[in-house]
Amino acid sequence: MPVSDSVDREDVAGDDQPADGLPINELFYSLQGEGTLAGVPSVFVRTSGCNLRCWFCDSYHTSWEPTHAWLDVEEILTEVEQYENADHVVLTGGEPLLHETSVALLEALDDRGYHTTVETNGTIYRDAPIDLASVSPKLESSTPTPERDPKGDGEWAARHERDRIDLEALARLIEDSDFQLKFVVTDESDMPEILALLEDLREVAAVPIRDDDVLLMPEGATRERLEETRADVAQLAMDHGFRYTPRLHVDLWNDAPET
Ligand SMILES: C[S@@+](CC[C@H](N)C(=O)[O-])C[C@H]1O[C@@H](n2cnc3c(N)ncnc32)[C@H](O)[C@@H]1O
Ligand SMILES: Nc1nc2[nH]cc(C(=O)O)c2c(=O)[nH]1
Ligand code: SF4
Ligand SMILES: [Mg+2]
Repeated sequence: MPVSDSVDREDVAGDDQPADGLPINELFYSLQGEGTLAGVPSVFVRTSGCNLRCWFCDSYHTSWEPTHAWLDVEEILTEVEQYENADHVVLTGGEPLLHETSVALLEALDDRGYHTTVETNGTIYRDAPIDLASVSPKLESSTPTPERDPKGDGEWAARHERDRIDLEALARLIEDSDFQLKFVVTDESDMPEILALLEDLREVAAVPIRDDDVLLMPEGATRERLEETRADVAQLAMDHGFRYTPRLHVDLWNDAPET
């Protein structure tokens, strides 16, 4: 659906937010590109707006410069149902759990028998029917320092750094649903933080976290960049006994929108 052809440039926190609406950046049919369900045909519903600002964000128009059309839950369901072969829906963003209406959407999708995956940065917990919580906690290497800021001079760095990890929200998300913990990795300098976070989370969460629930995903929004990161990240997965996840959609379609 060409939502991105008709986007508004309102602020997602603006007053004109419809009660039953979600700011939708794009809605499309593709193959799940990441994680344990990679390769599964899925409808992607991408909300706009994020509470973080990763310097590498591959969805720039949901975070750094959010654009969207407002669709209510019924309109989203109508679009999703047009893809008759899809049994899976991926709710992503931006940060989809910023929006309370995401819960109503997930409930409606669950009622209709869809398998739902939520792609989330793990900083916000909501009580919703989620079949797979695909949680991607953000590491220090994601922080938009002045040198890495794609837009300004590091204005978001302190807020990003303050908010990127919430152990309680992470624990509740993984206790409530099947889950995967999907870390964006560039090189081995990311590993000590991943290991320390896992140790802390294993202490507070009431469910076990197996090593194969932990996924290392190479940083890269383009084929060119993935070429630089993926072999090292694959080796790190082997060294630590974690799972490697490809970015199948980038291999197939590079950085094209609606893929
Ligand atoms: C755009 S985010 C939206 C969901 C949520 N805000 C989050 O970060 O998990 C979707 C997925 O893309 C990942 N991602 C974003 N930019 C990336 C990049 N440059 N390389 C690899 N993964 C990236 C995120 O870590 C997350 O798993
Ligand atoms: N094909 C495809 N698979 C994906 N898995 C997670 C995605 C996301 O942006 O959350 C994504 C995406 O943008 N495209
Ligand atoms: S948390 Fe997700 S959507 Fe937000 S800036 Fe980071 S990668 Fe982008
Ligand atoms: Mg993506």
